[in-house]
Order: sequence, then C-alpha cells, then structure tokens
Amino acid sequence: MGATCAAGGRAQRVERERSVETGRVVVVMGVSGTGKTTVGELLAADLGVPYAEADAFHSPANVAKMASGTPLDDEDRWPWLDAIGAWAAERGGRGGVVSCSALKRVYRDRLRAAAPGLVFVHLHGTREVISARQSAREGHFMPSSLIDSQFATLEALEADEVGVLVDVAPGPESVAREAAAALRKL
Ligand SMILES: Nc1ncnc2c1ncn2[C@@H]1O[C@H](COP(=O)(O)OP(=O)(O)OP(=O)(O)O)[C@@H](O)[C@H]1O
Ligand SMILES: O=C(O)[C@H](O)[C@@H](O)[C@H](O)[C@H](O)CO
Repeated sequence: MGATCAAGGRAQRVERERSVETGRVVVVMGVSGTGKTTVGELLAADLGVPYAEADAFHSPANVAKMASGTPLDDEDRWPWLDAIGAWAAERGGRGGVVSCSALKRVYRDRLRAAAPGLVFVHLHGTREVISARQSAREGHFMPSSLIDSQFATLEALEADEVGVLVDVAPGPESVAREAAAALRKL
C-alpha cells in the first residue's frame, strides 16, 4: 500500500516535471538550410508536443519573392512573424516547437512580445556545411543563392535572450538530442 502511494507520488511528480518542461514553446531558429524543419520535428516528438512549420505561415507573395531569388525585407517578415507569434501564444503553457529563421534580434523581440516565455534553439553551422546541405536538398522553394543574405542578416542570440546554441555538424538525431538536453538545463 505504502509502496503504491510512493510510486503514485513519483508518477505525479514526473508528470508535473514533464508538463513544466513541455509547457514551454520552443522556436528553432537559424539560417535557411540549417536544419530547422528536420531537427524541429525530432525535438517536438521528443518533447511530446506539436510542431509547426514556419514556411507554412508565409504568404504566397513571400514565397514567390524568395523563390525568385530576392531576400525578404522587414516589411515582408512582420506579418509572417505575427502569425508565428500567434501560434506560439496559442500554445503557451501547453508547449510546442515552431521553426522560424528569426534572424534578427528585433524579430525575436516581436515573437516574445506575442508569446512571452518563448525559448530559442539557435541551430548554428558553418557556411560551407549549410550551403552543401541546402544545395543537396530537393523540392524546396528556397534558392541556394540566398544563403549569403541569410548569414549577413543573422544576429546571434544575445546574453539576455533565453535560448541555447547548438552545432549542426552532427547528424539530425544527435542535434535534436543535444538541443533537448540543453533546453532541460535552462
Ligand atoms: N544535422 C543534419 N545533418 C545532416 N543533414 C541535415 C541535418 N539537418 C538537416 N539536414 C538536411 O539539410 C537539409 C536542410 O534541412 P532543413 O530543410 O531541415 O533546413 P531548414 O532550416 O528547415 O531550411 P529552410 O529554412 O530553408 O526551410 C535537408 O535536406 C535535411 O535533410
Ligand atoms: O526570414 C527569412 O528570410 C525567411 O523566412 C526564410 O528564412 C525562409 O522562411 C526559410 O528559411 C526558407 O525556407
């Protein structure tokens, strides 16, 4: 009887810890081709929360602009960021993982304003690694020619931003494991 109660208490504690952990909304950020979709899906499965794909929030005009080889500007990105922020706000307290390049600090500020408590996983890789992966990828609208503008626009997480930096050199499962472990230590 006592043992059953103790086991029940442990189960409740584990459940509570898990819900605290998964109640956070995680934004997987970084330049195009860094693995946001691949790693984000694995991370969401590991945390047991839904995954949302940033590209699904783009307007057709934004997609057409990128596909034609022109980088998006701030005005193009605000409505897209607001749509992602709305998804994150809706998931607040229940948890979720969403990909979003979130290249500039002001973009992350916008997301945090919509959904306070967001945490970021910055997937970081060298230009060579990312460029090779992006070029090998098939069936995606994003042209490799935009890689320079992506790196030029990227502003790394600052000291006061809650998040972790993860190297994408290893395979996707390792990167997702590393991200999950780093998030647990936040
Ligand atoms: N850690 C990894 N190791 C090896 N290949 C990877 C890794 N992560 C992603 N890839 C591969 O690199 C390519 C780009 O990954 P993915 O589409 O997930 O990037 P992304 O950041 O979501 O890109 P975008 O922002 O352009 O949508 C894919 O072909 C994917 O299979
Ligand atoms: O901020 C941006 O420049 C864009 O959002 C891109 O990053 C794309 O969404 C994506 O990376 C391509 O799939």
